[in-house]
Amino acid sequence: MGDHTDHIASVHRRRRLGVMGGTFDPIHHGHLVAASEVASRFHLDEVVFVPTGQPWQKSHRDVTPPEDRYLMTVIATASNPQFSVSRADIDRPGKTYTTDTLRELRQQHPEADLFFITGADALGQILTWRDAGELFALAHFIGVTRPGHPLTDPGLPDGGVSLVEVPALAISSTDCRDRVAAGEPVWYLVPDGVVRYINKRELYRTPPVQTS
Ligand SMILES: Nc1ncnc2c1ncn2[C@@H]1O[C@H](COP(=O)(O)OP(=O)(O)OP(=O)(O)O)[C@@H](O)[C@H]1O
Ligand SMILES: O=C(O)c1ccc[n+]([C@@H]2O[C@H](COP(=O)([O-])O)[C@@H](O)[C@H]2O)c1
Repeated sequence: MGDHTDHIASVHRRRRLGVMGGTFDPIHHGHLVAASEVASRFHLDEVVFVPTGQPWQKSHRDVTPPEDRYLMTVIATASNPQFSVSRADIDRPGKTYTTDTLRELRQQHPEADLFFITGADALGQILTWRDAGELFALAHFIGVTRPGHPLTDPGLPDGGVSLVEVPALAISSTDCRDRVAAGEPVWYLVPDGVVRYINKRELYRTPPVQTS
């Protein structure tokens, strides 16, 4: 009887799919810890990492080609059976908008509820995203703590966002890029395979070019 009811429950339970969007230039352990912690706390079946195609709010600097950021994300997540990587944003032409990302993922996974994971800094900017009012019908948002950034609800619809404390890692992609440009190590800030990929492709060797 127990087996039967368990079976019915598992048939009817909707899948819980985490979505970790980011430019991942490069992906680092702050991203991975945030995704892992949220997966555990929210009983997610899977977390899909979605590297941005054209992150329009980062257009003040040269972003590394999408294919390099995608491959680093694959390398970083490959050993975790709960993690996967989507090409949705890098294969969609034009600027990357999360409403498009979430609509595409909902089409691909009609059986799943989506949980979009953002750090405190990104959450603080969310009302500047395109069609921000539509985001909260597409996914539940989970804001995670990040050293140096206060985690607050920026006035989102009731029940639209959960705030979660995750282990604090004061790592940023900007700092990783600056360290490589200065000849300093990024071992243990990013996964070993990502260090090797950065070296192989000679990424981040020159100081970043800022455009206005
Ligand atoms: N150390 C961290 N702890 C928690 N969340 C993080 C951390 N680093 C990044 N995030 C979150 O991961 C998502 C993707 O971040 P992103 O790829 O822009 O990395 P970043 O380190 O902020 O990059 P950059 O320094 O280039 O702006 C965002 O929601 C961001 O807030
Ligand atoms: O939809 C938007 O307008 C929008 C604006 C800025 C950022 N985002 C998304 O927020 C996530 C984190 O972005 P970033 O720029 O901090 O790497 C990533 O999935 C982006 O596509 C989305």
